[in-house]
Amino acid sequence: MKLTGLDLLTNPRFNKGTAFTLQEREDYGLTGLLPPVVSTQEQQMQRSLLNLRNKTRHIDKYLFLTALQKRNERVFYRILLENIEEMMPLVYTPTVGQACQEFAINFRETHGCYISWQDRGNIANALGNWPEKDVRLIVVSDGERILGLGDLGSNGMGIPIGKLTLYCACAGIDPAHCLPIMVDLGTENEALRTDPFYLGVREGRIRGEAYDAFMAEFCQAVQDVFPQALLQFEDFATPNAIALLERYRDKQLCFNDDIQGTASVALAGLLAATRINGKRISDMRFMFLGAGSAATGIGELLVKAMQREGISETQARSQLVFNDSKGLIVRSRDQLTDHARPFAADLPAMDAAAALEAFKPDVLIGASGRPGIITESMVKALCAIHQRPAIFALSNPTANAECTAKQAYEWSDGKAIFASGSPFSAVEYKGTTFIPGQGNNAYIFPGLGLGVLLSGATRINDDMLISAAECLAACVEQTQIDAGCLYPPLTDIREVSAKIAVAVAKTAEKAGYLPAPLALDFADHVRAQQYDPKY
Ligand SMILES: O=C([O-])CC(=O)C(=O)O
Ligand SMILES: [Mg+2]
Repeated sequence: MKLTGLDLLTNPRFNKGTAFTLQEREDYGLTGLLPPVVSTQEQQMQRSLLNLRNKTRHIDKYLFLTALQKRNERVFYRILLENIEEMMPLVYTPTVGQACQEFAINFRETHGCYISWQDRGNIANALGNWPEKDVRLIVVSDGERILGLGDLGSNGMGIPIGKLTLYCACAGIDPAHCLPIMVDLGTENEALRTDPFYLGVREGRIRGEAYDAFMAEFCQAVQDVFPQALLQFEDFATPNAIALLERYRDKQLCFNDDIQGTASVALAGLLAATRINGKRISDMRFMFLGAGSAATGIGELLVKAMQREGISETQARSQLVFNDSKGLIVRSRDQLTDHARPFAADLPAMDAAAALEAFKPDVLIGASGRPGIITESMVKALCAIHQRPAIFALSNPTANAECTAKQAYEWSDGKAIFASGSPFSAVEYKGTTFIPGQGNNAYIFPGLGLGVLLSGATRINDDMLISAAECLAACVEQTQIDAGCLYPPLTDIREVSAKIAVAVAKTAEKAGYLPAPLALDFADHVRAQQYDPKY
């Protein structure tokens, strides 16, 4: 179908706006519909950037960019690609957190699929209404644990949209292949249920067997309607996140980004940290604040990575401890969740501060969603034990980080190796500039997805996540490490993602997940396939 006239001008994928040449205007029935001057794409970008930078509130910048994405996709992505450090915090964390909180009030055009309880029995039909037929990548959320912000119901749709935007910008996946989905099975957020503008189901969440049956129909519908698609679970609350991953990881092409993507990016940061503290992963002890699916997901991948270095699983597990709101998770606890049980410490019950003194970790990892729980006295205690302790404050958005970059550097007198989930600016301390690395899964999932899509891998396993982490860690230049930064600069993200894609595909091949051997020039193929938003 050849689009013409207003249909073309209102189609964000093909619209070039004032950049349509006079010949194109004639060919596509656009004559008279545009001002006479023909712009270049560069001029269009400059115009948009000027407008964007005139706005002061981040949420207004987010809304401007979202509108641009819906008007002219190629200008949008070129702006992202060529200004990635400025744009990432606007289209993703931290601004995407506020965008979700205000999703309903700011709702303009629909994007993606909304599948709710009333669609049960009919989910495949609903998915079939999506206009793109060649969907390869789906990000789905049920909105119950949006970043560290809790249950945002269907307002959480900002997350699947934002994650897919990053796939396109960071890895170069074609936007035509991407589908964001909100499965709306209610919300426990009372404020939302009584908010007159809320657009989701105003009931308590469906739970138990009904939930499982609904998700089973959903996953089957994805396979039926989009048989080639990789399904990414995002921001589900811990019990459902773990159960869905366990149920589907061996049955269909899927992964959970909060569990597996976060684990891989944390492992990458820890591998990079070994270049500073001179240890091996299996030499280190790790204490977690938080015991949700992200925390134990990191724990499980770390155990695998430690075993690869030659220690036993039992030994590896004994080098990890977890804390939740009740303190250290110990074996004598009455109620242990299934995912935390394998990590329960053989120690008496105590609070996190005491656990830190008793366990003497090299690394403190915050994955709790609770801002400020890494305290000055904890950081000082860590520094009394180790020369260069690592502190990862992974909760998102920035305001939910367990401590700030500045606190970590100041409290540790510049000794802490720090990384955070959401971005922090560089910190000047006693004449040294520290660059905090952003240990965000955005470094992993785009490249992982690209590798899976282009290789035709049928499953995602832990070895692929470890390969992605090793590859990411190897991308960090020594100059970055010297500035205390454990991740490569975002400006390299496309090339980093291409490298991760190749590493992941090779590991998938070893696992027997590929339909055919990788071509010798697969690495070139990856780069040639990366989406280019230039006209
Ligand atoms: O979105 C992010 O920045 C990382 C993430 O998956 C989460 O916090 O749930
Ligand atoms: Mg997430």
